[in-house]
Amino acid sequence: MGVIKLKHLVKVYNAYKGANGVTAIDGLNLHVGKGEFTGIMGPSGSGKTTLLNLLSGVDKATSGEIVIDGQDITKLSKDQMALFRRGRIGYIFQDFNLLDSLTLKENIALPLILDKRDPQEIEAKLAPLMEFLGIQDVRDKYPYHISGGQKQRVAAARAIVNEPAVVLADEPTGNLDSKSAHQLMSILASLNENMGSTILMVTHDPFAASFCKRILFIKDGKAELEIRSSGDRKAFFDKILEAQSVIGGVPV
Ligand SMILES: Nc1ncnc2c1ncn2[C@@H]1O[C@H](COP(=O)(O)OP(=O)(O)OP(=O)(O)O)[C@@H](O)[C@H]1O
Repeated sequence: MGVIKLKHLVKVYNAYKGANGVTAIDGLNLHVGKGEFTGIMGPSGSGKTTLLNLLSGVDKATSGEIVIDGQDITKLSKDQMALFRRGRIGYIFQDFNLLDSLTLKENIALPLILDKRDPQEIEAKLAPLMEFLGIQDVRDKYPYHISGGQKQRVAAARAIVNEPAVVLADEPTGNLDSKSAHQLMSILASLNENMGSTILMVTHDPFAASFCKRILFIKDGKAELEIRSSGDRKAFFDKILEAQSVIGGVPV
């Protein structure tokens, strides 16, 4: 079964009272299966942010279906969507979005604390995850004590701690140096490979994208081209650059 299914998704901004709006997503169809690691790329203004906002229910689609984990989220009320988001979707943002007043451990545990899970169960979940992500030693520090790379690993842990149906990552390497970007992408690839996490990542960065198993390029809100990795990351990187030169995906 698909974890994400988009059926003829359309988003038009400011289309009211007969005025012609801006069509940001234009009849997009997409199927993301369980355990896939999919990248979304495309030129500036192609609709990537809009797509993430629709998937996370931050914004409403004009028409079409967005089915996540069997639920058409376009049919949910605001409150239902908030609950669904908390339980079924994990996020990794470009600017980390950690809470400065909480320790790193508390930041990671937040989704479980909000769910009123048993403290022992929380500890049992957190320990192996922090070990896996190499952040066990900094668990009692606060976000302002650690590097950007460590912050993003904490954010990755928070995104997957309650085993969401899908992790949405929005330019996760955008604020990282190249070494931290490499570490983070290796971790995301490993979460995908070893823990079966389904990841959908928007990125401008061909290096980050080369860790995905497939990339969908969008342009003017439409699916333009899809490429798949053979498993050879360097060859996929070259393929991505080639696709970008055809489509024009270089950031402006
Ligand atoms: N709130 C809004 N109101 C009106 N038009 C919008 C709004 N948000 C985005 N748009 C328009 O929708 C189109 C898609 O924008 P979007 O931000 O989704 O592109 P993007 O691919 O994320 O771009 P970038 O790579 O620069 O972040 C653009 O033409 C943009 O100007």
